[in-house]
Amino acid sequence: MSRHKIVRTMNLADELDDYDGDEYYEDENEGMSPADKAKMADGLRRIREVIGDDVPAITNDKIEETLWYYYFDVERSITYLLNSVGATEKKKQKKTAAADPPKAPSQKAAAKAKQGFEGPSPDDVVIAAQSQSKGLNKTQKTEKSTAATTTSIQKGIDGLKIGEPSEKPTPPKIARKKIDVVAEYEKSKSKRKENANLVVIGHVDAGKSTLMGRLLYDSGVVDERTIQKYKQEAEKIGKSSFALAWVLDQTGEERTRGVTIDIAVNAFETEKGRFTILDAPGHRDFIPNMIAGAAQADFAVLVIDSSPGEFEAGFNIRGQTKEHALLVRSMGVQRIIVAVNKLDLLHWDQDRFDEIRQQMTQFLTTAGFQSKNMSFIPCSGLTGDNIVRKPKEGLVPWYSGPTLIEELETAKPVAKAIEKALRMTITDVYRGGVTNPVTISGRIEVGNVQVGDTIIAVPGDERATVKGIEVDNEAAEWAVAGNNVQLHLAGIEMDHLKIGDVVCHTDSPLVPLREFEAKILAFESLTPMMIDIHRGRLNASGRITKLVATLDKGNGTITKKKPRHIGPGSLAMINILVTGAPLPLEKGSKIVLRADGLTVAAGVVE
Ligand SMILES: Nc1nc2c(ncn2[C@@H]2O[C@H](COP(=O)(O)OP(=O)(O)OP(=O)(O)O)[C@@H](O)[C@H]2O)c(=O)[nH]1
Repeated sequence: MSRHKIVRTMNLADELDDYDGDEYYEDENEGMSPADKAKMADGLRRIREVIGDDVPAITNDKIEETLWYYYFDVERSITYLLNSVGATEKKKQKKTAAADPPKAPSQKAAAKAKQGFEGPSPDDVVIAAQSQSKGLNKTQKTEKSTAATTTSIQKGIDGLKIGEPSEKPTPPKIARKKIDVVAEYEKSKSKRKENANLVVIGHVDAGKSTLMGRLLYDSGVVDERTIQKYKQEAEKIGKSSFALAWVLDQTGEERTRGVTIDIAVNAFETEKGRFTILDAPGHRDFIPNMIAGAAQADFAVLVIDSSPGEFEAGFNIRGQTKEHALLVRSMGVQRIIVAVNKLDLLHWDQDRFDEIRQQMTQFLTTAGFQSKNMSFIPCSGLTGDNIVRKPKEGLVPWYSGPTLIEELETAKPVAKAIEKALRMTITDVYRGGVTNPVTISGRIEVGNVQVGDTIIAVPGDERATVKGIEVDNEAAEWAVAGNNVQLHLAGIEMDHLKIGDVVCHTDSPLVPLREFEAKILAFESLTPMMIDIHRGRLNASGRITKLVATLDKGNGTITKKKPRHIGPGSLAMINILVTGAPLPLEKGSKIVLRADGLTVAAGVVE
């Protein structure tokens, strides 16, 4: 879902100030492609027709710079040029800096207002460290002279010029000093709070969205007024109990149907950590979306409706409690926190809590979770007891353990391979305004990226230049595995980027596989059969061509070679042929296999 498109209208002067200094720019005289040259000449002619030749401040160079900046949009260029003349006049009087395109409100201020946090956010520390590699701080920026800014713009525009025509359009080059990202990251590490992604899973209507809405509300991310507004709106359509869930379920369809469809992403932080919530849909029609969430998660919160019959419904063969838990485990999630929810409906019945804990422990153990990585929290998302605040006094006399939020704080994110080849699955693609025509977002799974890098999004083969990076909505020079980022790209059209594509550096691209072996956990009986292979949100048709062996769940050794079938719950090695469009898969990619609307297996490419 694209609700987190907090898009920044970048300010060119600010952007280029960051790159100030000769050391960052080379190749000033790179040429444009013939097509761009033609657009430039046409734009120049049309602008001259409108504003004439007698405005000394508007030189041909200035017009060309502006056209380049606005991607040859004549109308916007004219508006900017005319405004800049007016502004220069005013600024001459004030003796301040020259006019630039209008500034967007500070991203930081917007983010703060949205989150309701006061004072520097913990992430500011790492972002400050990331920004330091630019060698400039904000105060320095504002003190820069007009001349410096103009030179900087000139250099920046030159730096963004397209090179000589080749078979594929060459993306713009941003020539700059390479940063040693691993070293910078190591330096900033001790000052930062780690971000952990948690996926919220569970049977439909278990109360996942309500519980997370409660978490965001009670931790101050969502304010009272917003909740009141949701309550009134929810009452209008006869769904008053869904008000808290609406903090996460934001599309019209989600609200009227009362179900989560896409993964909602929200962030909150405590004194000890920063968390990004991926609220996955419980409904089985939306399992592929849930898979995409699980693939990015550090740990899972499994929400269980404890009310009579409901826990059992979620736990049966068609229920999502089991399916989700198996899925997240086979996607590599090791830590699971079970929120035994809706206990308010049962007067906080300890026997029911114990019964659910006992059955779930047994099941989660067979699913491959170690007991030290499981925990059970009695709670009610609706009343808020034991989510952020302790239960009201005397309400749950038999429980003295942590609240849900305290338990989350003990769950550490998994260590990431930041020095390896870049891999980031795109979760969103959108236009970010004139200055950021194409922006993609996602979580860096492996490796690192910095401004100026050339990337491709596999299975596509179009190249693009990373023109700007935002980590958790703050501008940064670099980002590493584990960061949730937005990459502003130059030199690529939106339709060459798809949700689910894998972003790689051009020198270490992922080569899509046609046939491969995978180590999988079977949820249903498997034979050589037709399947759909899911990698995040991408999927392709395929076939299990060979059952290679069944494996011991404890130590992974072969228990039987060439079995005739693989039973539910077995760990196995199988051979798969992709018959549909190639999928961006490589060793270590997480996949899910589905057949006839059921998830039949999940695992990892070997
Ligand atoms: N009594 C009670 N009701 C709850 C609690 N949590 C959720 N509910 C209700 O259960 C219903 C479903 O809640 P949701 O939060 O939408 O459930 P969900 O798991 O997110 O649903 P999907 O996203 O469709 O899978 C709503 O009517 C909620 O008000 C709780 O702790 N106690």
